[in-house]
Amino acid sequence: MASEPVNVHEFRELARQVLPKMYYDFYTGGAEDQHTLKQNVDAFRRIMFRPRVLVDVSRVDMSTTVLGYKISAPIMIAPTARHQLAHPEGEVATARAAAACNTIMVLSNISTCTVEDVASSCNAVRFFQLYILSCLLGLKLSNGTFPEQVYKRRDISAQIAQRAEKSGYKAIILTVDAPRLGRREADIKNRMVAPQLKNFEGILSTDVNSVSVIV
Ligand SMILES: Cc1cc2nc3c(=O)[nH]c(=O)nc-3n(C[C@H](O)[C@H](O)[C@H](O)COP(=O)(O)O)c2cc1C
Repeated sequence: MASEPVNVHEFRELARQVLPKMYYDFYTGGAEDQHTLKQNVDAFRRIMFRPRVLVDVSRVDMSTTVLGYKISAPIMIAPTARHQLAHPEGEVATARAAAACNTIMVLSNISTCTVEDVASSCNAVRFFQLYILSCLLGLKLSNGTFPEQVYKRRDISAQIAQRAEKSGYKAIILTVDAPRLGRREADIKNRMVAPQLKNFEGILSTDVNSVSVIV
């Protein structure tokens, strides 16, 4: 792309050009026939801004508060997995970007950088997303038990949540929407290989069955 990207579609095209196909497909794809993905995009298209004319716009302040924390606009960074597939600095860089924009990043449970590394990269307000019913299918506990049993290991969830609290994350975003993974056809075709999930080092092994180690 010759010029600087100016909108999300152009960033997507840039990503397509520079990322390995496997990782581009991971970020951009949905499950099965991708109906939900399309519906989500359509839902955003239906949102219109009501124009207000003849009002003073010499100073525009879009700031708001979330759980008492001030952010520059009602836009935050949602939790998304595995940023190091896109760039070696991974979630550390995302956290710095959030801080520069005066907004809050929600760090994914299954980040490629650790909870602690992201915390020490900047002193902005951060939240932490926790899958209580772990959808980390494809993972195997280091003691050899199988992934479907991971959700029963409340001690693992507690351990990660405590680390987030100790590292200064201000809220836990509890997600319960993914007790099982969607069937992501592009990832299956690409035989998706993902790096280790560092938050789980010493607790879980992510070496197994890379095709299904996806969220
Ligand atoms: C590549 C990718 C990875 C994601 N990883 C996570 C995750 O680790 N944890 C989570 O709670 N949500 C995850 N999500 C869901 C997003 O947080 C968000 O809910 C979803 O993208 C819908 O929001 P949108 O319509 O603004 O895209 C992921 C989404 C994408 C596209």
